[in-house]
Amino acid sequence: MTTPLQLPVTVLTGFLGSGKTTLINHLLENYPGERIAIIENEFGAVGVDGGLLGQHSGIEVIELTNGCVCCSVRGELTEALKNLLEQRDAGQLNFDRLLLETTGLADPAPVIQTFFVDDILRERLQLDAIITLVDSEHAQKQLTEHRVAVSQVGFADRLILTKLDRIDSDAKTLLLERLRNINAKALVCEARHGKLEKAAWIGIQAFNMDDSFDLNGTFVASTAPSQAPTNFRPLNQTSKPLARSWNDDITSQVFETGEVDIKLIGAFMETAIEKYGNDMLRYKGILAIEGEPRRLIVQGVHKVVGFDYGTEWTAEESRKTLLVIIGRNLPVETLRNEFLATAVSNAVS
Ligand SMILES: Nc1nc2c(ncn2[C@@H]2O[C@H](COP(=O)(O)OP(=O)(O)OP(=O)(O)O)[C@@H](O)[C@H]2O)c(=O)[nH]1
Repeated sequence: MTTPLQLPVTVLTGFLGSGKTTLINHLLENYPGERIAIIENEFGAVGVDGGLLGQHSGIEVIELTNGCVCCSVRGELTEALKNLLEQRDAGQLNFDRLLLETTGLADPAPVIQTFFVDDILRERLQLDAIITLVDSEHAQKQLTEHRVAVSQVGFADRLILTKLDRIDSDAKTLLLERLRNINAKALVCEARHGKLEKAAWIGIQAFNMDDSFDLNGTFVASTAPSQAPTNFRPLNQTSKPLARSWNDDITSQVFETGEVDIKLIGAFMETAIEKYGNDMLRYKGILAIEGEPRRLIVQGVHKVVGFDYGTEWTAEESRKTLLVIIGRNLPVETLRNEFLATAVSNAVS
């Protein structure tokens, strides 16, 4: 949970030209009440139209221009974040959330780690979500040619498809299939020239320990259904089989069983994270622990992991354990067998 002292941070990523700036501009135009600090990392370019920003008194824009935020300016990012917090504490700046737009060439991993590694930042900031924009027109090519584009999709809590006006429905179906193969956990929504409700990507609390797993095996929006934007949908399987012509090194694995033993599942998670954490981009599980009325929720990024108890299982629910791991070249069958060995009841029907 975000404590009163913690500020939420949204990391916005997506390959070059995927529409990040367009989306931010739409946010600023349509939600003028937002008090938001934007950190831009644009290889020296001014990403957001200065004239437009000038009209929004609640906006602070900090530009990191000495290179890519994921490598050379990582220290600069930490400093910029601390500076912002100091200025806010001193009453010089007034904002209640942060938005970090990474350059289209950035791998999100080191950026995300910044928020967990530094003690002050960990205490004062709460990562809200990683939002990845996908340029529907060019994504297939970018995913094939640029490893970083696959990584950006793999880390995402939300995928926002842009430029859908540029492709037909068959191409969209194929793209959704490929995205699902990489990241079955992320919800997908669509932005038309940046138009998207704020609730679809701001304040979604993806790093909170909630139980936003659909027990039918798909992920659902963490927002309550009544508040959820209408264009949310999980990446469902398409009805007809599609010829896969890609070979992405990052894929999603879904492991499922019935009740598990607390010690065995704990040891399994610990070993898996220790051995393969560097290749586990994101993972999330809802665990049904034998003898425990509540769900145990686990989620993490690489070797940063959190466990917490969620809501109780109701009498009507079947106690299922579900774990999704998005990773790079993982020994899937070994992990699956080790996971299944933690079960005390048979796999769910
Ligand atoms: N056809 C179409 N064009 C779009 C859409 N969304 C954004 N664009 C255009 O795509 C181009 C790139 O958009 P930007 O918002 O600058 O993309 P970016 O991700 O900030 O780009 P970089 O900063 O270079 O990584 C611009 O010309 C936008 O007008 C869309 O939904 N449809």
